[in-house]
Amino acid sequence: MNENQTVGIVLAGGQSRRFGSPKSFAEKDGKSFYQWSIDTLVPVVNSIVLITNRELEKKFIDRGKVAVYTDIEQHSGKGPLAGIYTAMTKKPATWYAVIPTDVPFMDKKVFERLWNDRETGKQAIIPIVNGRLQPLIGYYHVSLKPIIEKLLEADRLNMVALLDEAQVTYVQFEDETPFININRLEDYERYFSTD
Ligand SMILES: Nc1nc2c(ncn2[C@@H]2O[C@H](COP(=O)(O)OP(=O)(O)OP(=O)(O)O)[C@@H](O)[C@H]2O)c(=O)[nH]1
Repeated sequence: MNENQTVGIVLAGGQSRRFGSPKSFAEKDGKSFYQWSIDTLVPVVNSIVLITNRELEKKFIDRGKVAVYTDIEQHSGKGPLAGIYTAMTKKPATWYAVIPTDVPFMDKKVFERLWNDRETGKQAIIPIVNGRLQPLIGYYHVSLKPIIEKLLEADRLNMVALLDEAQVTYVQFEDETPFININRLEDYERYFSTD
């Protein structure tokens, strides 16, 4: 067990139903969204894992030093909680910095601020952006692993269910830009249209 290590978790196992094709591979400035997420985490973590599904696994070719895993069989397809649980199982650490692959404007400064604002005894550090909770971005402590396991087994898959059971530091942000979330093709066209 690496006691003081922070592992970055890139959540990349979604279905992208609203986007219509795997959005991890959409591009901003010629670089894929998942690579933007990796690059955001590099300065703030000790190592990075990318957690995906079996259909997409082979497509993550530019892995660099990033280890790629698929959601553990028992909980595959159960959403972000399954991804976080898988990372905690595959890569022991103290803290996990979580990022999805659909926030191409995310800035490492968000993670730096979250980390600087952490409070003793808390198990998660999560942003609230103009009143909106952003639970897919933030830090989760390894002590949450048994709670996540319990939620997965009960099929309680909402991230808020986890935060309800955790000791959380919430950090307020006003600038929404880093948190812009690309869910639909229309979102992509709005920010990246060339005409
Ligand atoms: N490892 C893993 N990641 C997931 C899973 N579901 C969603 N994610 C990731 O979590 C982030 C947010 O996903 P969403 O946009 O809520 O879901 P999605 O399935 O990608 O998209 P929709 O099908 O349109 O809801 C993305 O980076 C997804 O790749 C999952 O079951 N396992």
